[in-house]
Amino acid sequence: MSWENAASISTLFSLEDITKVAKEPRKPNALTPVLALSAEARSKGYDLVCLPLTTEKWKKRWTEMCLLPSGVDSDADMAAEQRAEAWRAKPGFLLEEVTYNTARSRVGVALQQELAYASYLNIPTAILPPPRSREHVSSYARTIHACLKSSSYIHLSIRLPIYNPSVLEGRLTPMTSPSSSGGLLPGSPTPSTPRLVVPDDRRTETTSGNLDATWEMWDVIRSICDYNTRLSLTLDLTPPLPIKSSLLSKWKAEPIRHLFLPSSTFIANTKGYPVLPKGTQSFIRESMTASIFQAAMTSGTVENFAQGYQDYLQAPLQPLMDNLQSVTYQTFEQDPVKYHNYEEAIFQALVDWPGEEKIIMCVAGAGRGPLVARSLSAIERSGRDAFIYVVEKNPNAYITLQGRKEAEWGDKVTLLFGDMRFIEVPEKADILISELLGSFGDNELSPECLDGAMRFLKPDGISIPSSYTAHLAPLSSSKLYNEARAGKDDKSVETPYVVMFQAVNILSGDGGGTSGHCGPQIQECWEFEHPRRDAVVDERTGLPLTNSHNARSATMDFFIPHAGVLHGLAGYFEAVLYGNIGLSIHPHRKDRISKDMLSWFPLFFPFKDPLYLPSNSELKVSIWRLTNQRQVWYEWHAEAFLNILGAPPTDNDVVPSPRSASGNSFANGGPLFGSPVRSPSPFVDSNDPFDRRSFRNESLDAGGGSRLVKISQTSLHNPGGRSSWIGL
Ligand SMILES: C[S@@+](CC[C@H](N)C(=O)[O-])C[C@H]1O[C@@H](n2cnc3c(N)ncnc32)[C@H](O)[C@@H]1O
Repeated sequence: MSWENAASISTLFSLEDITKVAKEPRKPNALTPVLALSAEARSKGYDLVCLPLTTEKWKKRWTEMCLLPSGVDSDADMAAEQRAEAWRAKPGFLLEEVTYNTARSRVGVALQQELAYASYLNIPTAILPPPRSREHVSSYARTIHACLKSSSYIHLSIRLPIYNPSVLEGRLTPMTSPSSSGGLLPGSPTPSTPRLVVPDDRRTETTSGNLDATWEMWDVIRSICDYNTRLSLTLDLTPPLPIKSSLLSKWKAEPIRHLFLPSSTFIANTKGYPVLPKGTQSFIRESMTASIFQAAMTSGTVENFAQGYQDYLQAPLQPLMDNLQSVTYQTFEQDPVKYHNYEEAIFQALVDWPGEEKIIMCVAGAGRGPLVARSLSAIERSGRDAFIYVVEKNPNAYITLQGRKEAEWGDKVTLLFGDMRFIEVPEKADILISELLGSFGDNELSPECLDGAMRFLKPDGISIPSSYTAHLAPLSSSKLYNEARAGKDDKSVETPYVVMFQAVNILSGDGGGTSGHCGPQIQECWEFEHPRRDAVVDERTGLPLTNSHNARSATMDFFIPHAGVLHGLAGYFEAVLYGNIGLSIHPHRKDRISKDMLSWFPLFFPFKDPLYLPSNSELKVSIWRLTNQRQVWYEWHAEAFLNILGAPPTDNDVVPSPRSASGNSFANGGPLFGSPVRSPSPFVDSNDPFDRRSFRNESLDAGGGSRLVKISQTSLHNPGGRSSWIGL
């Protein structure tokens, strides 16, 4: 949910309120009724006012002109039609038809006329009532789209109830609009008796489709309006809300600009004061991401550090190809957790190193030297005799390193300027320390750089980190979707971005899904281990002959419990530094492994086009890490499946890949079973017969005579690295 600024409180005036003030005796030159009400609201502390734009007189004229002919009096019908034609030719209001006086295609004309007048008055946002029913949504959306096209500034916000409350009574009612004073949707329980029984998501599975109904309407409207950035939601919280339900979390990914809280939403507490029902309170708290606000105010938290970066797309660093700026190093160095964990890992490795001889260490890619300082501190704490070689290829950072050697480190270290893939180091190291990790683990080319550094690590030496894994989950976020395509060409929607997620909803759930084959909510793609033993190296240079051993691919099946729109994939990493000391940005594990670590935000792999996923569907995500001699890049793709009860098998049905729930990764030559199954790739799979098993055409009995049927797919993103790659 995107709250650009702190929330503002607005009050709503009905036509009756305005009429009442209009009838009161006024002095000449006194404020108009609307201005008088607005001044009064401001004096009471409201930031904004909401009010209807037109009066009953306009409604009456419009009804007479535009509603279907009476069929009784043909002369009157003809006259009305003539008046309507005249109005359509020159649409406009009469003075007494608007409050603010300083059906068919006709609906569109009327709305456009109202919006033109609102724009003229410089009204920033028009809040529009919901469509009358599900049947009318596409016509409604088409009209909204036309209005957005014909105006250039005004924002439109669609008022929709968070769900259609009639589902709780076992019947569906049309989505008629609440009265201007904030009446309930027909069929909804009164808010003063919030007896919503939505105990947990499992029990609501059968009704979740119905609970999704208003979100589905929103999805049609914003899709027809092509995700226009001037279109937002006013979420009507009149229906009472469950205390906690992931059914409502889908709204988190939507552009909610306003919450609609009519006075009828409030109930009396035991002392007789009006309060909101508990579920509504917690929804508002969560939707305003109160915890984020709170964390943002607390120094040392990721949220505090990341202020202003929420949902902002950043191109990932290319520390191998580019030389980082001092200010970028400075930002890394503010992270106490990363360096603390590194020091602990180095300390443990020193303590565990056998024998009494001097331990040779190497910090490869030292930047401005924080890991050198931490290594020296770990050496001192461990009481071991050790010496450090320091390698860095950034000539500017190397100046800082020289300064630190002179001022702080003296002859405890030797500095070596150059690229770790080619540089000669005088002695082989027992312990190699590096930090070349990206948000997806391997996306800043740590595997390739460390391949080169293996030349100067003893065969029984330790690498810190010893391994790292990449993880993915499907996500929904209209904000990120719009940000990614703002670039206007294919490149921007085929580029992975570093993003501090905020208005994002992870679509997958835990559990095997309807087929029983799905993995957990966030799944592991692959792993890199160091020192690696599988690369074939050139005897003369000690370097791998090709980079093909660093190609990877994975296919993962995700269960999608609630309907949603897929906009991209969330990427995370986890690294084992040494023993049980690690670094993690995996949402479920980061707090246990490296709480409050600031250095990495997740990676976002966008999809060009949104993919609608129904409730209880399954999503097969394929991702590849591919490489040639100069570049590394990712390609990604997704397919959606639905469990169809009793449907006959067809040739096109695809079997979901068998996989382990633990999501172990594979390395070339690694275990095949209990690993993500590789997808076909021109580079990786050509000689691997195992892969074909997951792509044979056959139907899968998902139990009870039901089978998975493919319903849609995305295109293959970034084929051949045409839009984004990392330079070697
Ligand atoms: C992410 S920074 C980490 C810097 C520092 N170790 C820290 O933790 O603050 C990675 C550093 O490795 C350096 N680097 C990347 N690839 C390298 C290579 N092939 N050879 C030498 N240095 C490299 C970069 O210039 C950069 O200074």
